[in-house]
Order: sequence, then structure tokens, then C-alpha cells
Amino acid sequence: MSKENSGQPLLTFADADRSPLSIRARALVFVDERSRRLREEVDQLAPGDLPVLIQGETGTGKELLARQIHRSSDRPGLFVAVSCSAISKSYAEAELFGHTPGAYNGAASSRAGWFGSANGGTLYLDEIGDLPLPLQAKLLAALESREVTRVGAQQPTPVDVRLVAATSIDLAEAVRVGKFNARLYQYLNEGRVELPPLRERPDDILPLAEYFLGIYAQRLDLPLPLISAAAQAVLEAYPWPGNTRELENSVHFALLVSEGDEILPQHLNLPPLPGYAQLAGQLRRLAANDEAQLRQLFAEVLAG
Ligand SMILES: Nc1ncnc2c1ncn2[C@@H]1O[C@H](COP(=O)(O)OP(=O)(O)OP(=O)(O)O)[C@@H](O)[C@H]1O
Repeated sequence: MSKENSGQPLLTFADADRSPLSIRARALVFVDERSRRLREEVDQLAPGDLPVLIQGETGTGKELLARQIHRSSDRPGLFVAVSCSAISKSYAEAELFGHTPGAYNGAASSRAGWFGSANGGTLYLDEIGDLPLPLQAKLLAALESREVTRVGAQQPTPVDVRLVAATSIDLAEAVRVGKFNARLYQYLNEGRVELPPLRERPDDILPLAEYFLGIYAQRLDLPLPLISAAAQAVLEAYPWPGNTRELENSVHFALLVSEGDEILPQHLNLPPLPGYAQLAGQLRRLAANDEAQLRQLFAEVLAG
């Protein structure tokens, strides 16, 4: 997604699925039990036009999930992805809702804006908490009334847009401190989905690593290496603060530097973990899979 904000429209993603350069996955790798449950939740929410709010740390796959929701909804219009943190301050309203010719200096022609471009489809607003407050109220009004008034226009235009929003911050807290519109929060909260950080769905780590390895090997026309047992252990123990995106970058890097048929720990380019962090990784894994086993482990440790 373009992050420039010189006042030009930032909309770029409508057909990113078709870009040969984009790794944007078609498949959602969801193997861990928590991910499977999430997948079921999303499958229930996807049909129809209810708004959805996806809460999750950076790089967890929120946009991929939003695309999946759009695909499964069978809405005929486009999936339009916009990062609210990249919105140009001066032209935010015109970017979002469009404008008429001559609405402001330099606006020679009219534009539908992101909202209008998503007509009949899905508008994905990433980091919705970064949307300026006055626009939050206008967004809610447009969603509820199903019409928008372009900047400079006298009459509203009918629109049918499904909103899927994402946030990495706690919007309830933002409402509490007056930074987020309470009614917009209620509107969004009806279809709320929590996307857990990667470290809390450890059984996704290796399948995702294999998946990215396969995709990058194919794209770069390289032979597919194996991930050595030691590298697998490192991948599983690492806490992935940058989540799936960080894993993707690490695997991509490893493929480029491994020059052989096996990925070793040193190819992953991850900071070395202190002993306690490795232990924490193993404990997280055990806790996710088998609480009884974890309790037994603690009992053994405490018994000396
Ligand atoms: N479950 C998954 N299966 C396959 N690929 C995934 C999965 N989750 C994330 N990815 C990939 O990881 C990368 C990051 O995902 P995405 O951009 O959707 O995250 P995000 O949460 O929207 O990030 P940000 O918070 O920075 O906006 C993308 O390349 C995406 O295709």
C-alpha cells in the first residue's frame, strides 16, 4: 500500500491480488487450533454485509483476513484497502468521500474517493483509530445512511459499502479517552474478530514457514530447501514480535542465503535468544497444546 501523502489519492490495492509481484497469499495458512476456531468465526461473519472489526498486532495477517471476508461474501464490487495512518491530512475528506471538479485547488476532475470506489464491495480501513475524529463521524453517517456527499457536491450519492476495519490498538480504550467515536465503535464491534499474535498460535509457525519457503522458491526459481530440525526449533522458540510478516521476511532471507538444500539456524537472521527465552518458547508451545503436560512439567521442576 502506498504510504505517500502528498494529497494524491493513496488507493492502490483494488486489484493487488492479480499483481504478479505480490506475494499476497490466496491461501490462509491456519493450522493451529486457535486459528481454526478463528477461521470458523470468520466463515460465519463473511457472508452478508455486517461490518467487521479485526483486532491484532502488526503483521498478524489482518488484511489477508479482510480479503478472505470479502471473497467469501460474494459482494460483486471491489476490495479497496486504505491505510488510515497514510491519509493526507489536508485532503482526507476528499480522499475518503470523493470530490466534484473544482472542489479545491488542483481538483480538475471529479473523484469517487475510496468510499465510492468500494461501492458494492468492501472498504478495508487499516488502523481505523488513526482516522481523524470528524471523519469518523462522517464515516458512520455514510455507512448508516448509505449515501455520501462528495466534497463540493450539493446532493448525496447512494453507496452500498461493507466496512471491514482493522486496529492494532485497543479501540475501547481510545473511546474512553475521547480519541475514538463511541458510536462508530459500537457499529464496528458487532462483528469483532481477534487475530492472536503468532506466538500464541505456535502450530501455525512451521506450516507458515514451509508455505513462504514454497512461494519464494517458486517465485525466485530456486530449489526448495528443507528446514533443518535445529532451524525448526529456532523458529518455534522465537517470539515473533513482527508476527507473520517477520516470519515471511526471515524465511525469504534464509532461502536467499542458504545456497543449499537445507536451512540452518544461522540463515534465519534472527537475534539470538537468551536461554530463558528459549525455555519460554517451549513453555508457550506446551501451554498451547497440552495444559496437563505443562502442569506436569512445572510439578517436576518444582519437585527438583
Ligand atoms: N494465515 C496466513 N497465511 C498465509 N499468509 C499469511 C497469513 N497471515 C499473514 N500472512 C502474510 O503475512 C504478511 C502480513 O500480513 P498482512 O499484511 O495481512 O498483516 P496485517 O496484520 O494487515 O499487517 P499491518 O498490521 O502491518 O497492516 C502478508 O504477506 C500476508 O500474506
